Amino acid sequence: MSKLHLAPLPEAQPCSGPLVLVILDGIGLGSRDERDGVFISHTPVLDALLEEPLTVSLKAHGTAVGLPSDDDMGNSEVGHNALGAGRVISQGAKLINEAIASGHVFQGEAWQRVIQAGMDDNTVHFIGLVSDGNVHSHIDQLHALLDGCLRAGVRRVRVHALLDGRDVDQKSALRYVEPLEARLAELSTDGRDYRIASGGGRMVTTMDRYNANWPVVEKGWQAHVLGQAREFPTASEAVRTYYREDPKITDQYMDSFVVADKDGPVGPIVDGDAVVFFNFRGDRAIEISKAFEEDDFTEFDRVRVPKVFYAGMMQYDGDAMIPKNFLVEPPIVDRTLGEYLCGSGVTSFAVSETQKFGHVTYFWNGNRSGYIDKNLETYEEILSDRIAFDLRPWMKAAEITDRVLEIIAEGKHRFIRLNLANGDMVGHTGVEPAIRIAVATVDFCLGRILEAVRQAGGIAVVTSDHGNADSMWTEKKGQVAPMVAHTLNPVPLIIKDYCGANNFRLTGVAEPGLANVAATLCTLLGYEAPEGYEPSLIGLDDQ
Ligand SMILES: O=C(O)[C@H](O)COP(=O)(O)O
Ligand SMILES: [Mn+2]
Ligand SMILES: [Mn+2]
Repeated sequence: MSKLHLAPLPEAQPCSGPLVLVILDGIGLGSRDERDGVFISHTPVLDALLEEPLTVSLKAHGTAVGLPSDDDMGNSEVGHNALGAGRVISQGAKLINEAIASGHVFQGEAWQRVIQAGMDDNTVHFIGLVSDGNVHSHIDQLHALLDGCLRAGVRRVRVHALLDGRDVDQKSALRYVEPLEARLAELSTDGRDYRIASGGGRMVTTMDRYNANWPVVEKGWQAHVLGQAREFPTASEAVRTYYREDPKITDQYMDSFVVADKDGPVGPIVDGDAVVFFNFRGDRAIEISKAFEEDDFTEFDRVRVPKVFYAGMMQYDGDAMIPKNFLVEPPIVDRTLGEYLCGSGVTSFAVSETQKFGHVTYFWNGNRSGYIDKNLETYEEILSDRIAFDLRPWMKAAEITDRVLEIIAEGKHRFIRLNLANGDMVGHTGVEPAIRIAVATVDFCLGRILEAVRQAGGIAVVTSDHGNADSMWTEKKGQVAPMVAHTLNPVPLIIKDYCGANNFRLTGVAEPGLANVAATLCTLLGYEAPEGYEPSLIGLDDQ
């Protein structure tokens, strides 16, 4: 039960229908040309909505969502955090940079225990995503931790390198792996032995999320812990070989590998070692952390469970305490809209498919798992397909929509939120014909939802958490390069009022961003926004 509550807006008239927030994941406002998958797709509903008077474009990247700089694209964690918490909160990426710069990261107990393992002649392992995507991790942070090992006198280090190709260019692994190998070789003097031990593409190795596909984590466990996967003399050789064998392969889907020498795999994880999972973002870090930490683990047969000191770069779930040890305190995302709505007795319903289920629950609630108030809230997950999404670009949008229509018709929930994953998940594949279907699917479903909101006399708010489908490729030196990552583009915020009990007008907030949405939802529900929230984008005109 939440103790926070909202003050009613004295002048607001009640509305009989629900407030429905539709988050079109990965649908940004792009360049409106042939590169822009949102612009070129068939989107009659969205096109008409964008002409509505209560329409604003929102900043959804960089400093507007608590990232270090405006060169950082938005992502689902920071986007949904900002939407659900109504404020700009300094995010993991930024906090870790600060903790490294101040040296704080090396002063905590967790780091001391990590290097202790290294001093005791055991191995310090680092597992994580090797790229500068800055969504789940940043390679510079890994390099800083390696320097920390050097300074502390750690003799044996192994890196388990997950390949990105999703938040960065599709085939950019060598850009990170080769300098990493070079640095590790440089550090391997004076009796030190620092090497890459295993790895694999992030979508098939280790980084599953929301229990969508545990065999992905099992594959990672086999490579990192057991030293079982295809063997190569070096990680860069593994990447080069996979590129050669399948010219269509991209980094995120590259099979797992281990680095082996004449004595076999160079870095299985064994009793007494320390393991740092150096990603800062939680969704794709939780499952592997459980595999290391849980005694009664049943998701797959771990075969051998080494007794290690395990630490995350951050704590990924503060309620479930996953993992128990971590290098940097996560951001505090408190006083979320969900807590205020529960404290004010507002009933709510949240739904998405597996791939985005935690986005509208865990991220929305400030990286907190579970209900705030089970009596007032209902969360529903529609199971995602377990298949490459360019082969099913419609994903579960229709099923989510069907459920939302039922919930609207039932009339029991005042606030309904949903996330349609297609623009993002299919956007990450970079396959243009599939993106067109994904975006058109979302648009079609949006039309059905709007009609239901109209019939119920409610209010629809349509927005997104960041761009993705709005940039499908770029041109570099006359060459077309697929763009699978998120974008720096703004996202729409459209209010479609089918209730009509109040006259809303835009307040003209300068440089609005995702963090303004929560206060806007408060206005639409007839409440004052909580103190400290970024201001509402709308006000009430005298009737
Ligand atoms: O985890 C992923 O799939 C990408 O790195 C980021 O996508 P998301 O922020 O939309 O989840
Ligand atoms: Mn997203
Ligand atoms: Mn994404």
